[in-house]
Amino acid sequence: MLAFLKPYRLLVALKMVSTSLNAGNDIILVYFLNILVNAALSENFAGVQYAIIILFCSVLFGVGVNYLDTYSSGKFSAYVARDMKRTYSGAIDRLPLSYLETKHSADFSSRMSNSINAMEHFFNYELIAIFFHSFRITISIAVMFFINWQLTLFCIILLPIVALLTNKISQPLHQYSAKMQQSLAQTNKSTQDMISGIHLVKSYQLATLLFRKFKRRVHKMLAEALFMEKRKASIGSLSVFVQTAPFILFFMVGGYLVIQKQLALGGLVAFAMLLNYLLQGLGSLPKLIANLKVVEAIADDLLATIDVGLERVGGIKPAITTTVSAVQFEDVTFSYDGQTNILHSIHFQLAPLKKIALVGSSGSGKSTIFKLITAFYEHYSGNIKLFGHPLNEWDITYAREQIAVVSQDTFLYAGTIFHNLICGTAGVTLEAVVEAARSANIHDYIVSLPNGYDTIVGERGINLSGGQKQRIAIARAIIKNAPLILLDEATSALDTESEMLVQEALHRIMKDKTVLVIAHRLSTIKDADEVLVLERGIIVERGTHEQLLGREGAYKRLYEQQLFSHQTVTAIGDKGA
Ligand SMILES: Nc1ncnc2c1ncn2[C@@H]1O[C@H](COP(=O)(O)OP(=O)(O)OP(=O)(O)O)[C@@H](O)[C@H]1O
Repeated sequence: MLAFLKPYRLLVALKMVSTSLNAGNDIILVYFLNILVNAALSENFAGVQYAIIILFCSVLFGVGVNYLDTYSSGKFSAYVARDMKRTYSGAIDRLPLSYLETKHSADFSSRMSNSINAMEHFFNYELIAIFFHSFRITISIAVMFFINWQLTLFCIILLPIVALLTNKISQPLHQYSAKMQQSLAQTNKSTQDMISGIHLVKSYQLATLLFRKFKRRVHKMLAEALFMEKRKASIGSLSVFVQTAPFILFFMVGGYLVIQKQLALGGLVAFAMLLNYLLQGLGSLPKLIANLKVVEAIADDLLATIDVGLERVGGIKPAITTTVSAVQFEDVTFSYDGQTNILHSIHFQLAPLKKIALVGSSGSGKSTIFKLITAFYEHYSGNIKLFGHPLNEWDITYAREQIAVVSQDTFLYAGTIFHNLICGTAGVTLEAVVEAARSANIHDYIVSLPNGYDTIVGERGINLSGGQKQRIAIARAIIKNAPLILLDEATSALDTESEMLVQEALHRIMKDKTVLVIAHRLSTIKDADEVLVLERGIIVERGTHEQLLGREGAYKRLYEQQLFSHQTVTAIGDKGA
């Protein structure tokens, strides 16, 4: 947490100085009140005047210092919160896919808002308050000693007992706060699942089931929150005891000393105010320290979610040439879990401007090959080369810039169609976007919408059809204009017209490009320069479409199956028409 404060040390220093001045000013106020009372009692009017002027100046000074005090902490805590959010989201971007695939998105989103807000609140209102009270307690005790050491000793006899009790009672909060953060993340997960899967929820009437799960989680959270509140209430009661009990004893002993003329009345008044500061501090410090423990737990929990090996940074950024293979797999074997091999000794070479089609049954490892080329997983054996250089020597971001991926699952983020099309590519003009949309057969649809390219699409592009989303993805890849295209053709059944539009768009994007395609469409397979047939992670056959059809092997079986299902789909489509 302190590392985040470091860049704002000047503001923190300003806060400490203004806080110290504030605390010092409180003591000055008390000291001159003491002078005022004693001067009034001895009818020393010059003394009274002098004390009143000083008290007035002290109040004015307090106003200015208070402004600085509030502003400085408000400013640095807002900056710290911003930096934490940046660091956290930046770390999420660099977390390896192997880790992210095991997490729920709410694991991150709830921490990003709730945890960081709690920390911002702590930095703004509580961190320096710990310093303020400690500082004011110290000077109060010093001045109290100065006024009357016997009475001071008597007053602070309770301090160690209070400190011990406080520490004991605030211990379990740390552990319960971490638990609460986890429950909160679980509850957010339920809500997020329900909303992002709303189609499924409605069509399978999952609402009751999910709501029951949600209720259980909320109930658990309530129990944990109540427990925390009970603990906090105990600490609060202890604070009340700390603040009131010593006063009674103090006035008994102080009154006696005044009667015995060992203490002036002004001294007793000043003493009472200093004792009040002392008790205020002792009342607040346990809560503040308890909150420090809570925030420590929140910070631990926040950092634990990103405290895994991040993706490497740095590496080579070679110039892209068309004289070397775009992709080369040399004896690549890969396992997700380090136990079961998903790919076995994969060997192939994708020459510039050629097309390789990957075919194979579901789960045979086609998408895994894409994940390796995009450097999502790097713990494989063998060698993968991208444009002639070992992939594990590349700068990962730069490598990904050379690849346009068109996947089955087109994610559309909340924003305009235009922004979804450019998808972060810098310096793209509207003309270029329109041209890409035309090539991807989606332009006519976009301009038919009331707001055209400025139409807002939902969080997951909920208002576009599957075929339209695919064409948006194709247009994105055209705009990215990367030298290598990884294309995962969708298997979802599209209607005949949509299928035709998508196919046309695919053919256009594949022309004059180096493409590795997970192929489901017969036309794509026929046009490929080489077809690789995968079975359980092994390339069992390779060759052109004609060569493979000439063999009575796995490809012919797959092809016939696909031909049959294609004919059936077409026949159904024709009948429907
Ligand atoms: N993140 C993962 N962790 C562990 N196993 C995985 C992971 N992703 C995929 N697998 C497994 O790896 C195997 C290959 O999956 P992959 O997605 O590459 O197959 P595919 O040929 O692309 O299938 P499909 O055509 O259905 O998309 C499957 O057995 C799958 O269960």
